[in-house]
Amino acid sequence: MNLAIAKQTQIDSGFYHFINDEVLPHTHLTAEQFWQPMQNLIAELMPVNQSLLNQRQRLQQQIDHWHIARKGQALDQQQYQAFLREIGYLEPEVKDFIISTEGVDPEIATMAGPQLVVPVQNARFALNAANARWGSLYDALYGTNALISESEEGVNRAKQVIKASKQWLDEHFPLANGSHADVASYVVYYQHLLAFFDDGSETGLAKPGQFVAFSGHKDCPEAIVLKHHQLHVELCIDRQGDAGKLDHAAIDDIQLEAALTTIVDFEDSVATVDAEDKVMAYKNWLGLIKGDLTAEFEKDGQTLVRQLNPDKSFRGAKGGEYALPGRALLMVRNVGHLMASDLVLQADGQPSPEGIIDAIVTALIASINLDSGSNSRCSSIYIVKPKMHGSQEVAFTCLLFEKVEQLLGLPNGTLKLGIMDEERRTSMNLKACINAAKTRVVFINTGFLDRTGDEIHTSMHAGAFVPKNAIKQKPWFQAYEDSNVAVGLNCGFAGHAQIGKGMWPMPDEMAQMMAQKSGHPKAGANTAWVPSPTAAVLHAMHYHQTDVTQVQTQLLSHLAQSSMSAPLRQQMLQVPLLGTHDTLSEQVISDEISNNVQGILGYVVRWVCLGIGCSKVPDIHHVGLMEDRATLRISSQHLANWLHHGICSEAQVLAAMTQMAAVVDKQNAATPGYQAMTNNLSENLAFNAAKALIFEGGNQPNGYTEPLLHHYRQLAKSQTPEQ
Ligand SMILES: CC(=O)SCCNC(=O)CCNC(=O)[C@H](O)C(C)(C)COP(=O)(O)OP(=O)(O)OC[C@H]1O[C@@H](n2cnc3c(N)ncnc32)[C@H](O)[C@@H]1OP(=O)(O)O
Ligand SMILES: O=CC(=O)O
Ligand SMILES: [Mg+2]
Repeated sequence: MNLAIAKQTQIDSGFYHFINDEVLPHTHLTAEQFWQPMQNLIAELMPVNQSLLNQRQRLQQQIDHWHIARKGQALDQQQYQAFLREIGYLEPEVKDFIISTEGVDPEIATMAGPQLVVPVQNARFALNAANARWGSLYDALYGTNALISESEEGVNRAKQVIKASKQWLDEHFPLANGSHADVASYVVYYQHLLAFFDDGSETGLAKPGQFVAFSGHKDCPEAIVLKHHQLHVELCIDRQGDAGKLDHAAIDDIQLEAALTTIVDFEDSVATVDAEDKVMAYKNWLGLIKGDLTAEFEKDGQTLVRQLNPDKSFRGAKGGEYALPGRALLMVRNVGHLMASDLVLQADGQPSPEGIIDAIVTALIASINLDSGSNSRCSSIYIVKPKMHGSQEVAFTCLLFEKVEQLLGLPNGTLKLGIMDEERRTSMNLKACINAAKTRVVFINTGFLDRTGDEIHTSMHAGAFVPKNAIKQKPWFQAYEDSNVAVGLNCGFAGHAQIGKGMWPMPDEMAQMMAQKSGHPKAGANTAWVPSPTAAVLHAMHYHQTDVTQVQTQLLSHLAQSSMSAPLRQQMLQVPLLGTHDTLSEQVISDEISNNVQGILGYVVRWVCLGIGCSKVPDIHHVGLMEDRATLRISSQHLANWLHHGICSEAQVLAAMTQMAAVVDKQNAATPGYQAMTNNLSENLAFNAAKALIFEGGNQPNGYTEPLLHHYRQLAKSQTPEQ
């Protein structure tokens, strides 16, 4: 049911009651002060939003025509760049400037550490993600293949974990003499930490200042807090604990400060297709902000209730209380400019831009308790905006934020902006994009998944792309990563904002993650995305290994003054196409199709039929991959490209889909509520959604998956309303 609130628009009744009953009472706004101004703001900005979308479409058409007219010819970089400049795809160069965002929390401005992302729809995960500020090193090493071989089990494994952890302590918190492995007990002596060995000898830390706090008795502390590269580490001491019993010094656990920030995601990882879904998502955000969200669930035969962790309190080494945040600083990712929502219908029945509604509602909710410091200690609201194309779209987001602040009565500049550098037009014009947000920007972040999807869609007509895994090996990719860091540093991000790297998409492959993600801080990034709290703990180790402040200082001293050097620009515009002499074997083509199709079906079936926006789906080599809308965009665009250029045929893809549907059904056999696709392939909504994503992929706006996913999920919901 929709309620006519004003002459012009209709508000979904569930949304209306949620805002009036559950949100507004916690703010200083009345219903009258909220609804009419909200509708006015939507009415004012909706045409601007639409004109930006039209501009995307115009540019894409011009690019398509340019490639079609040069079919079969090698891409002439000079001509190509001139053309992109002429149509406004490449924007004029911006003079050097420095960002001036104020009131940014240290977790973003000055500290370096992991950034966890979590789908907002899943309360259990969302609570876990907020609590992932701290995580157990012992659990992370015991439960994964990060450092300890999978062949070690039981007590042996536990001993290996303790040994590896002590080595890690020796590396980053060395003793003046000896090893943590040989310590029999730790005591606090005046302001110092002392470690005693079996023979009665003692030593201190090589850098005594690393000891910052403790709890319990000085002679027999329960917790010892150390600090390195601004990150805290807590040694938890308990002679009766499971691990404490096995350890000479009775260290029962080592807790690492891990996810400094968590992005609560309303975008790539969720399936929210109507007002009902959106209200549920906003409710979880509200619970996180108010601090009263809970989740009850069964695990290992027990009923557990999860809630937010409190802050931590210790005694400072130098006296007084030593307080530390117990939870990650929460940011919220809104949807982009593309989609529209039935939360608010226009007079003609058209849905309203979802990005505008998201900005208003997520900020309204985040404004609750804003000055209490329960989330931001700087009274800031951090909104991550995805999928923006070029600086005009960034400027539009800033205008939206300014208007939202006025609507909510918040000081100008409260809403901070995280710019996802995940569309090609943003990468190519990153400096101009940052300039458009220079008083609000708090991060730029390479989102390599969407960015790869956009790489394919933008140049759909330029030729056939190399196989999916080879795309990242081509020069454009490293140039994109390097340019992002260089531009950020040039614009004064060091010490003020985040330069972030993308998601680790193999949630179970932690040994590989340890090897590869160590490169992120080394490349000058002060944060990078991880898919789970465990991955956050492990990735935190990389920020002890590398001093990002030092790396950024070194990089800055080598950087050319220009925002993006000509070679980087040139490399970024090299489209990763198959060369005229490159041939792919039938096997390579068939494996590529099967792999893409399996990923698409495995993800889409859970999205469309179960409303799950992020899943772990095994690839054809049985490696579980994090699949979300952005990985789907890559797979579907890649197949669309190969079909378009005749690398494979429709019949081949359909045959692979039929075969993989059976595989995916088997993989999901134990999933509650799952209905096998193979029961009726031709009528199955997920199967048809997957077909549409592939066969109509070339015509989707910028290759996005949302329009088709939403359509099929809405159909599925209408057929089984109880889902
Ligand atoms: C392109 C992009 O936009 S990337 C950003 C969007 N992607 C994401 O946000 C990915 C978030 N991650 C996830 O959703 C999950 O980790 C998946 C789906 C990838 C993998 O899930 P699984 O490995 O199947 O996790 P599983 O269900 O076994 O859960 C394991 C434990 O990890 C926790 N966990 C997993 N991921 C997260 C997370 N992102 N945040 C918090 N907790 C998490 C679960 O809560 C669970 O712990 P619990 O039992 O104590 O509650
Ligand atoms: O949003 C992240 C991405 O990689 O896409
Ligand atoms: Mg993305």
